[in-house]
Amino acid sequence: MNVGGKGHIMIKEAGECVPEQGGVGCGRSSGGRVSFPEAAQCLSHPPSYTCVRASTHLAPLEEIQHKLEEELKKQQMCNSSAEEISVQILPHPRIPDVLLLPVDGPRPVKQLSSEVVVGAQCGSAVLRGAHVFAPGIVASPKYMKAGDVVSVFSDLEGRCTRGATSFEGKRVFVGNGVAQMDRSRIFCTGEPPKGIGVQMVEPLYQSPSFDGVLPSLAFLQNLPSVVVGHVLGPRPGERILDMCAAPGGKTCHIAALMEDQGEVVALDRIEIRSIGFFKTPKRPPFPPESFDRVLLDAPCSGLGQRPNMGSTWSLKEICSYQPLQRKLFHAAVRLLKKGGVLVYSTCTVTLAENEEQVAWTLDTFPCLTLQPQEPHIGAGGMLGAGLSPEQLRLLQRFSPELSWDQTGTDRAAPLPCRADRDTIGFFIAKFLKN
Ligand SMILES: C[S@@+](CC[C@H](N)C(=O)[O-])C[C@H]1O[C@@H](n2cnc3c(N)ncnc32)[C@H](O)[C@@H]1O
Repeated sequence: MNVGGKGHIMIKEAGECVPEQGGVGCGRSSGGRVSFPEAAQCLSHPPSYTCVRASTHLAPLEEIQHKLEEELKKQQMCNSSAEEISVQILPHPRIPDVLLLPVDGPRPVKQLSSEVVVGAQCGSAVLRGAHVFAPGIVASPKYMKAGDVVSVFSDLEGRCTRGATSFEGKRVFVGNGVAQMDRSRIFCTGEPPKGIGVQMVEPLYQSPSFDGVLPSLAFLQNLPSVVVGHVLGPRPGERILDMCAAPGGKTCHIAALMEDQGEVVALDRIEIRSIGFFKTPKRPPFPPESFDRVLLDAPCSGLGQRPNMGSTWSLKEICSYQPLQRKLFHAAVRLLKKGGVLVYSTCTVTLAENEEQVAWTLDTFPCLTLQPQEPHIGAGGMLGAGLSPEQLRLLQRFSPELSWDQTGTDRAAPLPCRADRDTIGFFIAKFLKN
């Protein structure tokens, strides 16, 4: 899919990518051609592993790996009658603070007659290992009681009426679970419900739940998002601006990489709840050239998110991001010191929000030049925005659809080999201000 900059979406064969640089050498295909249905199918599945960022500034990776194994074994022992419990956790071969855990699925799970319907966002979280939190539930059986075993469905188009007792619209089965509260507590108290509504016991995709597991040592984060922190390369003592920071995953990573020395100014349009301790008394406007590094993890159409089982967004909404991103670029460049680094990233797949933005930026701000990225584990940029092959090679695009294997054979490849290609769709560009 190629969303062009002139306000139109073209659904066509995905663009060709410049071959990857410095991958792990596991035979990644690049420059392949993928049809739109194939790309959509790939994005509708979750990645085949869970990525955890470890707080290696607080403890060595091996120690965190070991603690995580112990915690997850305890969790499994509570949920399973099996005698042999094994938890596989592998360090990423090139990224020093990343642990990878395989996801088992899709598994053959039998659907039940009692059905709970959840919103699409909640359904996607369940496919990535979460339980169903009560606010995500939109429909449940009329007489559902805590302890009932139910099948959970994701309402793909957001059409189910809240409080309904059944739903026949477009929906996808995500697994079976046990209701943790009566229907009346979810819909009839007048207060928004809190806590786990359905504990998943037979999810379609089995991966450990990280709810409350090693909260200061292990963070769920998509692999390309961890790469962003390293590409930005913050150093202790520097002053960093994270312009679009909520909910705060990358801000926390930046602070960890700085060993909590220096200053991270985290801003967002909305409140940043998870990182209150980085709140700074200093508020915008900031004087020009006041930051050593700026991260612009931009608001975007988010079409690279996985699993993404269908977007209800209009073309107008998707096209609204390019102008907003450009406004944010103006502010970023103004606030960056000379000699400073600007990293731009999105979790979308469109040319308009990625390579076209880079071409526009290089034209608009002659003081910026593209820089090599470290680590560079994705592919290069996509053709079509007028960038040269050298420029495309400096970009980093994660395109899971290019190596999507319908048959699932690829899931049998060793995890560290497939981890770099079985990611969400993502894009990173790094600039230096001269
Ligand atoms: C991709 S998300 C950021 C994710 C975040 N960096 C992280 O890693 O947790 C984009 C963010 O941009 C914010 N946003 C949207 N418009 C904005 C604006 N005009 N100024 C600042 N932030 C904005 C959204 O609220 C959203 O939190």
